[in-house]
Amino acid sequence: MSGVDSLTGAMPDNTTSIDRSASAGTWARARHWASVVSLVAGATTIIVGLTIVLLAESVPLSLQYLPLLVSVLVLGLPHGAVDHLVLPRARNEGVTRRSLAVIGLCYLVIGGAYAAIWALAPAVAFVLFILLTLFHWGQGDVYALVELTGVDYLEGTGSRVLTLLVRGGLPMLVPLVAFPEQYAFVAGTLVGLFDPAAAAALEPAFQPRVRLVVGLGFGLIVVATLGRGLVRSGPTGPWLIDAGETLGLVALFALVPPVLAIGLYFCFWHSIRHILRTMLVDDRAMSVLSRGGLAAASRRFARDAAPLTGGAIVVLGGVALLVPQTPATIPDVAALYLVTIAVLTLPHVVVVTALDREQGLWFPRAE
Ligand SMILES: CC1=C(/C=C/C(C)=C/C=C/C(C)=C/C=O)C(C)(C)CCC1
Ligand SMILES: [Fe+2]
Repeated sequence: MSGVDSLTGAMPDNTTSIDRSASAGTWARARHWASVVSLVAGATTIIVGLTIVLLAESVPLSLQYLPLLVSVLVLGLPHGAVDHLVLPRARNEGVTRRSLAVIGLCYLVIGGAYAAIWALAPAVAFVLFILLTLFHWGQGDVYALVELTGVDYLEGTGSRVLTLLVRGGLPMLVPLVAFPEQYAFVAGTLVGLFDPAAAAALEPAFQPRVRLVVGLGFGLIVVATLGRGLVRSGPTGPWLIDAGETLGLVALFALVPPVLAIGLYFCFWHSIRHILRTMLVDDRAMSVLSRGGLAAASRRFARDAAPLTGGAIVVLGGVALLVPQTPATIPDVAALYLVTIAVLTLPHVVVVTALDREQGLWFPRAE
């Protein structure tokens, strides 16, 4: 609704200092609720993933794909479908035709260019996708640690970059070390949609020596990053949450088959945290959240996200027409979906990075 309201100029004016100070308590309560929800959802993600592998001897591949496929409509695709609203809301500005056109153009040009790379050089596009996801999921967790968990040891850009590498590296690098065959299989399904022969170029990445180097190097970064936090702040609550989440994610991605682990993570970790973030920049969602109205805030989010979730599904149809191979199996359909996510994620990252900047997450903003 707010998009429509603000298009007509009926955005509530909350830019006065009086309103801001009046809403400080509201914001703190909303932030508290958001931190509880993200913590509970995160713990659930890890516990559910580990419990499944503990109880089931082996999980059929089609079931492993289930959370990923569910994410088309639930949490996953919708989490990015309010990109046209978050920046104006964070800036206390109205959503205007111009602001909508800027985001639309960003999606069209940047997403279109990346789609062309998929068509022309799919193996290169796949490597870019892994790096892009590492960056994006890492930046999402840096936000959560700073704003929701309230860590006090990520003071400068350097420590935040390290933490970004840790949190983004967990879902992208640990499965490469622990499940190389499945990683190669999924890579092959994505690249193979465009050119089945091109996947061979990725083979060196799955060699034991490369995985050993990645495992040792990344392990070192994880230990150094957590160690630095411990030295700076001691074993405080926020540090224990950071360490617990990090080790929990190591276990999730080292023990749970990656298609399942990433499907669970995408919905219940990354998307939920980002959705909470979008609620905190939305005055009305924030106000209901501050009173514990998670259901009402979620309904408002769902309404806001519905139109462009539909738009993203249209893009999925477009990608299906673009690929030379007709997907015939669940892994192939999922590959098509993942390529669509890739194309939509690059402009999404531009929006989220602008939001990071707006919220002073990386460099203090020049006034
Ligand atoms: C499924 C899967 C993989 C890749 C998933 C990726 C890259 C997902 C990206 C999702 C994004 C960017 C969502 C938006 O926030 C790997 C790592 C090849 C391992 C095998 C399983
Ligand atoms: Fe995202």
